[in-house]
Amino acid sequence: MIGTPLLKGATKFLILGSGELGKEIVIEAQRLGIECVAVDRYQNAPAMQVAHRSYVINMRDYDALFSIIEREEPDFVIPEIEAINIDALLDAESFTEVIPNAEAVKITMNRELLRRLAAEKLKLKTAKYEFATNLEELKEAVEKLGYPCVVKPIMSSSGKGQSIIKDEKDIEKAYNKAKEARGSSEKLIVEEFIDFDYEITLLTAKSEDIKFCEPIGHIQKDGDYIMSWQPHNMPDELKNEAKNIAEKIVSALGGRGIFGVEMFVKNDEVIFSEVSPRPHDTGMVTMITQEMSEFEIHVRSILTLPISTKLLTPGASYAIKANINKYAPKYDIKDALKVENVKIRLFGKPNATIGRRMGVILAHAENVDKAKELVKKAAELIKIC
Ligand SMILES: Nc1ncnc2c1ncn2[C@@H]1O[C@H](COP(=O)(O)OP(=O)(O)OP(=O)(O)O)[C@@H](O)[C@H]1O
Ligand SMILES: NCC(=O)N[C@@H]1O[C@H](COP(=O)([O-])[O-])[C@@H](O)[C@H]1O
Ligand SMILES: [Mg+2]
Repeated sequence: MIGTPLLKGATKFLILGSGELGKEIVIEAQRLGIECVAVDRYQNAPAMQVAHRSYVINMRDYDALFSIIEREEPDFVIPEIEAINIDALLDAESFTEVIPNAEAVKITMNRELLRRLAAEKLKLKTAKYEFATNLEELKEAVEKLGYPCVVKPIMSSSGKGQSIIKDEKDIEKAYNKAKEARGSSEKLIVEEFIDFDYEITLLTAKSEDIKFCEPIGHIQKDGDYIMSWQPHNMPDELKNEAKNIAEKIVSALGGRGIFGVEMFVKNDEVIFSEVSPRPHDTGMVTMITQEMSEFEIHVRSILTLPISTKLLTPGASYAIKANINKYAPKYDIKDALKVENVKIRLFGKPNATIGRRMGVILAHAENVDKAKELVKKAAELIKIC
């Protein structure tokens, strides 16, 4: 049963993190008459612009976060980013439901806890890894793993604070970069560099049962997504192996919602990388390819409503990144929209900084190669000033 927003008995979502992914979650929830409250660290974040109400707080602060959850008494608390005070979520579970559940959020926001679960408990194949809390330990970890290797803060996203160490002189630079990242870097993970053939996100919907979307292929630069496409064609055995891995990790995490299970494929091996207990940036392509986007699937899974993971057409997505630092930027998208089958979403972030994701280009086509061509062509025609 769904109530009426803003009135007694409303069904209420509290979304923690109000970026582009949260914005689409809110839009889908609004379509079903859900009352939406958006939270983030800055004013007029994308999801706040489409929610009923919003709060600007430091979400890593227990008191600030817990008092908002207490005050709002939402039916569902929906984390949208990693950097959230986990104790507030654990405590809030006594009177509300956290999606997928506070323990799963805790594990997936922390690369060490996730490795303990995925590699050590579930025995999933992952890149070899070590942890370090200071420069000395980082040097030792790199020595054990060899070159090249990848360093990441224990908690971060979109590649923030991540670097590849190719030789000894990169170590200190990588250490400083990781330490400066948003999120949490009191500990670092060092991973063996996997020279993969390709990488995929397998969107996995967990509600009353588990359903898989078609694999999404993607290209990342400096740990951040540039382009994705769906379906990513791969041999049936590897696809089944990817589904097995996704089913194992998602079942171990529990709860409901969509999960983005990231995997590398090298030769005939599927290697687990990480999992987001929420829609995934590379999954924005589903806004044009699937009968239900990953956001609609997330909302419906939360509400235990029927879902479909059906692919309607091949498609691609391409991130629109700012090439200037500018408050209240303007976008010229007219020429880009002349490219056939192209749609554009601008997130409306108030502040552009170089490299920040400000929008996304989507295109459908008869095959993924054509769709990739279309989004790349449109990307060249967008001007931000
Ligand atoms: N061990 C590795 N070997 C090779 N490439 C890697 C490795 N780890 C990460 N990468 C590359 O960096 C990208 C981002 O890594 P990862 O997903 O761990 O970072 P993240 O900050 O959590 O990103 P996001 O929040 O976007 O998922 C991967 O998709 C992959 O392209
Ligand atoms: N890979 C995770 C990811 O894409 N997360 C998305 O980016 C936003 C932060 O953007 P910002 O850094 O530009 O504020 C988050 O709120 C989320 O929507
Ligand atoms: Mg990732």
